[in-house]
Amino acid sequence: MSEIAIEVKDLTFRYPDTEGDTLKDINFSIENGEILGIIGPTGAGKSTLAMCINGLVPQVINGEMEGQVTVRGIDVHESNVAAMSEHVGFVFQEPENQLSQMTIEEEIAFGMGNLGVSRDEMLIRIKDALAQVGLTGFEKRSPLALSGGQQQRLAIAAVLAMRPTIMIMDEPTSMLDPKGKNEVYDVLQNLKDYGMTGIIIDHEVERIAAYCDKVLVLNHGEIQMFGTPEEIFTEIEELHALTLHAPQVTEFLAGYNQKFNQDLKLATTVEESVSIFENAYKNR
Ligand SMILES: Nc1ncnc2c1ncn2[C@@H]1O[C@H](COP(=O)(O)OP(=O)(O)OP(=O)(O)O)[C@@H](O)[C@H]1O
Repeated sequence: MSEIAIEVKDLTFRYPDTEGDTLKDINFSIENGEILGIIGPTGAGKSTLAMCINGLVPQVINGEMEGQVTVRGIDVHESNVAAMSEHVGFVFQEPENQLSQMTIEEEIAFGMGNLGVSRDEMLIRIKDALAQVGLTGFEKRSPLALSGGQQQRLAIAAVLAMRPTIMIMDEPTSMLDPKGKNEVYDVLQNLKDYGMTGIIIDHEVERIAAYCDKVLVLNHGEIQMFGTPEEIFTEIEELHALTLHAPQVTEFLAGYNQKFNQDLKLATTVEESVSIFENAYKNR
């Protein structure tokens, strides 16, 4: 049986001096090796929820918290953020803000320095991390001489070198062009293939549908929906009521069914939709 990687129980959180709770009675869990996508309107509390999982909230960013967050059996709030960084890596929206060193290898070594990793071990981890994000051979380059997608991959490599078992990415592709977005999602797929557990916050529902095992929909600090991409993205009316939408291909199939009084299965990826059309029409 798979083990639980992250368990959130009865989590409620309020920032100081704000009216009402930012997160309200949040309960969910994900298993080792699963990738969870979190979607929701602006201000829903997605980043706050992500930061509760590595302890940044409420240990560094203060507020009143109730409930429990457990990461691989560790109660996050009985640990501290530095200790949690060995378990949970965090990648933010803007790659440039996460990079501070002169060369790519120094950038990757920087986080490991804080963990007391030996020099020999650092060299091994730098090599591995660069290979995992497809940046082998770039060791001596300046991080500033990389494209946005490459910078974000470097930020991911720097986190990977700390060997966390869980990776959280908060809108890692929102500043990137389509090529850069694909590069980051390819790295996510690679991490998934290595059995890593991940959480990604993103508005890119096509990619969330294609790469995630589970999807959590947050609205006004509450979980509105939680399930597989297929379970979530076929609930089109519910998504629209939350000002969200399904992948375009799913929206198309729903519109097609309605207009032509059909009941084709609502697929969430292009590949699956093509085979649904193929099967539906090959004998006509
Ligand atoms: N440090 C803070 N102090 C007070 N309120 C905050 C703080 N950080 C966020 N908030 C508020 O908490 C709510 C949730 O913010 P959060 O950034 O978690 O939402 P989000 O879903 O990630 O939004 P977005 O998609 O815009 O990034 C918002 O109303 C925001 O203004």
